[in-house]
Amino acid sequence: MSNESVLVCRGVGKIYTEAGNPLTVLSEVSLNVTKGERISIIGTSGSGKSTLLNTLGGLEAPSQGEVSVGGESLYDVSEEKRARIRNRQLGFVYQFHHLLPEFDAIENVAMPLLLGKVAIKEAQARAKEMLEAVGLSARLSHKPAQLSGGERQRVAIARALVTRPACVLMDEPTGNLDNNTANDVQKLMENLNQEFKTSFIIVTHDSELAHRMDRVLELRDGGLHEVTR
Ligand SMILES: Nc1ncnc2c1ncn2[C@@H]1O[C@H](COP(=O)(O)OP(=O)(O)OP(=O)(O)O)[C@@H](O)[C@H]1O
Repeated sequence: MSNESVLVCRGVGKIYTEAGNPLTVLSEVSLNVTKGERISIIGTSGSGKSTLLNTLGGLEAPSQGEVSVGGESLYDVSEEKRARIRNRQLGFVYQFHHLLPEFDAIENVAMPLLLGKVAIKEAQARAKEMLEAVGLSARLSHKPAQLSGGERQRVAIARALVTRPACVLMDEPTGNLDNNTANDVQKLMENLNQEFKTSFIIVTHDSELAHRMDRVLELRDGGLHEVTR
């Protein structure tokens, strides 16, 4: 594994205000994700895992500290620049898939490529290939409302991976999937990891999935702690 950093966060803190009182969710979190590294983040409900993932992914500015992706700061830049960095370098799989209801599976998966200025024919071909890889070749023209929960999740996974991002951020990626499909998704992740050196940061309550990663980090009392195995 190379030591090239893909995503780095330093001294990240997040304080929410709740009913006028400060609530510290993250304090001084630092993390260095190298190329091809697979990391899982575990922790009890409410420990701040989603907050951390959103902060790492450019969706939620930290109260303090900095996050950089591919050597570029995520929060010291304009919103436009941040969107470009996210599109080029990151892939996202969140619990609520945010698929566009009026578009079919191929169109949803092709969307990040089109936003990245890939020509439509090539975008559609790559979207189809990725949907086949997640076992959805028979659902290419279905809209989100015509898909099951697990199928929608796989469309979201295909959409996150289609740009071959340097780092994929996943919140409970296999939460709604049966064992076979969860295994397929894990295999796909492993293939991408090996073929393209894609890094993964996965938030999960699934201890088996968590322990398949290179590093397991527990979020506790606002800080990340390495889990020794
Ligand atoms: N926008 C917000 N304003 C105020 N408090 C918030 C906000 N978002 C999250 N919180 C609080 O921050 C804490 C961490 O929430 P977060 O969703 O990051 O936890 P989590 O570890 O992902 O939980 P779960 O495993 O249940 O999904 C919780 O106590 C939550 O109530």
